[in-house]
Amino acid sequence: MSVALLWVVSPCDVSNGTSFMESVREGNRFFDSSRHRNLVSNERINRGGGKQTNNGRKFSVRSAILATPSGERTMTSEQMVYDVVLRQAALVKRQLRSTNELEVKPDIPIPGNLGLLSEAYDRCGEVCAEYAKTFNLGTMLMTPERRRAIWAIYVWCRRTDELVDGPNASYITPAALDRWENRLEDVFNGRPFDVLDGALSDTVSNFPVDIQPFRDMIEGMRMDLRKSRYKNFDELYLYCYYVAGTVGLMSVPIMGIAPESKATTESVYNAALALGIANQLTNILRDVGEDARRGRVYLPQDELAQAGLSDEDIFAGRVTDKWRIFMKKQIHRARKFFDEAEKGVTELSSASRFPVWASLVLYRKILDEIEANDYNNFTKRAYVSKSKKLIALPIAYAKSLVPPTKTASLQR
Ligand SMILES: CC(C)=CCC/C(C)=C/CC/C(C)=C/CC/C(C)=C/COP(=O)(O)OP(=O)(O)O
Repeated sequence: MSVALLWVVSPCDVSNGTSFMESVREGNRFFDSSRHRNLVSNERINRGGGKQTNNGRKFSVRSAILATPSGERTMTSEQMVYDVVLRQAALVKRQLRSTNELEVKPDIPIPGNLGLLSEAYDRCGEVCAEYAKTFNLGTMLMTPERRRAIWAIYVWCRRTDELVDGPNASYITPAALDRWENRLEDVFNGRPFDVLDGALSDTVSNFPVDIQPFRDMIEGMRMDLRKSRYKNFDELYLYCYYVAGTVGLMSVPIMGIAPESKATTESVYNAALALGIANQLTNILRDVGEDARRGRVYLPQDELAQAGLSDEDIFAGRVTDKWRIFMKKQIHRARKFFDEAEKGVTELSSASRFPVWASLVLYRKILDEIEANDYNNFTKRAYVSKSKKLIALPIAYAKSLVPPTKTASLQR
């Protein structure tokens, strides 16, 4: 399964290679579009330098929602993740409500020049245009600043995903992910490593974006390296948060909440988180067969057992009544998360609503297609046809015209 976003990015060197500043001197080599696809050298990442860690492991920065030092977990994954949501919301509350005039943090010194920065954003835009077509089309309605920022974030997510899901994924190690995380810290500290990082550095200096969801996404990649089974939904939920819920949390500060919205900031973040979870659950249900062929089962083991199913049934790919019943329950759960997400889209700033509605409506339809395939997600890939997409887009546009709630009804 692709863990988050299937964007393919231009080459980047995550090791001690060329820095942003050096790339400036070298005349933009990162923008060579002929080297567009799959050129992230994970091998170099594995061998590269990066900041030194204790025996290759870094203890200083870890997910804020992992276990306590004693290793005990007293909360469910959902409670822990919601804690992140609350902290995010508290952090940015004031800035988000400022209407068109986004409060901009003081400029941090980014190496390079403005022309290069603009090229960096253009490059991010090209990647989005190529690999996230519908969403990218929707972002055209956003202000140029917001659009560029969304591009920069999605390109970072794509590059992160590429580390464990790309052609060189078999070379990736936890130490390489540690180096990628060090590099992330540098991006947030205004020390970008290459031009694409430069775009993200600029974005996080202009919008109230917190680093935690980015760190958590890397944590999701670590989880994917060490785990191929999920005991229960609680474990699966945490994984979905790491690899997709985080994208929702990263996006809200850019998309902005409508100034006239009476919804609480937390509730909008909660909806964004729910959309990431819903998308990931849908992705998982669509890709059951594909994942099984890679020896992976992203389904709650206890629920499989309750349904009288085991990994063997999945590897055999038999569509039985037991499987249909199990799938109905999983689809129902994914739809609940979409329902939760829908409550929040209307609260986003007006120009941000369409791309979100469009992607939500289209992704949600994959669940209908799994049903239409009689739950055969082993050998049939559920997809939404072009004609169905064309019908869905005006619906998404109409939904995006609905104004935010005028009452404080959207509370968790
Ligand atoms: C709802 C509110 C208030 C805000 C919206 C906040 C956003 C943008 C949430 C979306 C989060 C998101 C895009 C998560 C990624 C989820 C995911 C599983 C993407 C799948 O990406 P690919 O792997 O490229 O999919 P395909 O395999 O279908 O191409």
